[in-house]
Amino acid sequence: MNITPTQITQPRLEIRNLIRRFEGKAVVDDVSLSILPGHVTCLLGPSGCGKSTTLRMIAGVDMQDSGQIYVDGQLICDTQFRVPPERRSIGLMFQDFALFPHLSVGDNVAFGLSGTKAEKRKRVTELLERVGLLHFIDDYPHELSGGEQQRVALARALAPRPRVMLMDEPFSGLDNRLRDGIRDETLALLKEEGTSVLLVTHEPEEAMRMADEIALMRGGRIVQKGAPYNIYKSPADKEAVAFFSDINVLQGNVQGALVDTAFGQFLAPGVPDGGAVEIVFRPQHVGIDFDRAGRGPNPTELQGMPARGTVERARFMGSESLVEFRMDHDGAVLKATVPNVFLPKVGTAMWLTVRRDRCFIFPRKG
Ligand SMILES: Nc1ncnc2c1ncn2[C@@H]1O[C@H](COP(=O)(O)OP(=O)(O)OP(=O)(O)O)[C@@H](O)[C@H]1O
Repeated sequence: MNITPTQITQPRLEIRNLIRRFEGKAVVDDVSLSILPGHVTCLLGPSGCGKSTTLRMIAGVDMQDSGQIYVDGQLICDTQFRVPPERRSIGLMFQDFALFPHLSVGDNVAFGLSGTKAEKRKRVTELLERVGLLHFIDDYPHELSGGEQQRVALARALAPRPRVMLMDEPFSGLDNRLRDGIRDETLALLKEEGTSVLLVTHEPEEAMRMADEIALMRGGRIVQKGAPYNIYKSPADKEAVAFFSDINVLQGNVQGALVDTAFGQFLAPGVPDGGAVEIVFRPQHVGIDFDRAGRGPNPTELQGMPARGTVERARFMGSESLVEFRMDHDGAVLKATVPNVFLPKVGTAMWLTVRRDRCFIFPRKG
């Protein structure tokens, strides 16, 4: 078969300007997204931001107030026209994946399949083999572990070859050790099948691990979209930084495109004089040094000026330690993460520096 450039670049799933209101309030507010064949997009956001509602509209179990949904360029739903859920070629996988308890593993996987008995058997065998569970084909779900049941649910969802797979926190019921392996396996299988995936999660690590693209959602809106690396390295605002890690914030005012802080001056190009800004950085970009008779390390171009604080709390976190400092200059608390075990005594005076190339400067909101 010849594949035209349009087929390669045409999104498999596209949603345009979806709006859903409950009691007059838009909980999904003008959301647009498109996903290419074989790609995974993660809808990432805090609880209640509208992720599941978006998924429910695409699945066809809820109806938008406005906006359109397309699969492979074909309209499947707008406010006048609606393809029923079972004819959308969309597979679903939720945390509560609910296999049918009275059906064998094989019959669970065959459930949504059409065709002859032999054709169904072939597809069920192929998928169960692929997820390493063919030997369970005649067993019942309760005889399987949670992770095994999850893999059966994946095989069942993929059996009818859906063009799009919607996954809502599908791994959150699994314990940590199982989760990573099943996540990677699932991803590999979805890519092999060329299925486009929209995965809902509120866990940034999960999104980073699985997504080709992350859509960061807040208050019903998508606030930023991009490859995981780009979202992490160039976050749109303070909240986007905070979604991926603890943050530190310095407050300041701009004069002549410069902000004065205890760590020296920062450039804030494009912000008018008097504009209030926040300088945001992650604890892993804070350097620490010992106090030498009231003096700290020499300033450098990369680290700027050092500022002094005293240790307020130090906790061992596994591969790193988190130390909190009460700063001398304004009494605020700043956090630093340090590799390995570093647990200085409370009250120890130390000097902090900040990696300037890892700071984000945003106009203060509100
Ligand atoms: N049927 C409904 N009637 C009224 N309000 C609803 C309904 N469904 C969802 N909501 C509200 O819409 C908002 C978004 O809910 P949604 O379940 O989409 O959020 P979410 O981002 O998936 O959250 P979570 O991560 O906790 O599942 C919430 O404030 C929720 O209370």
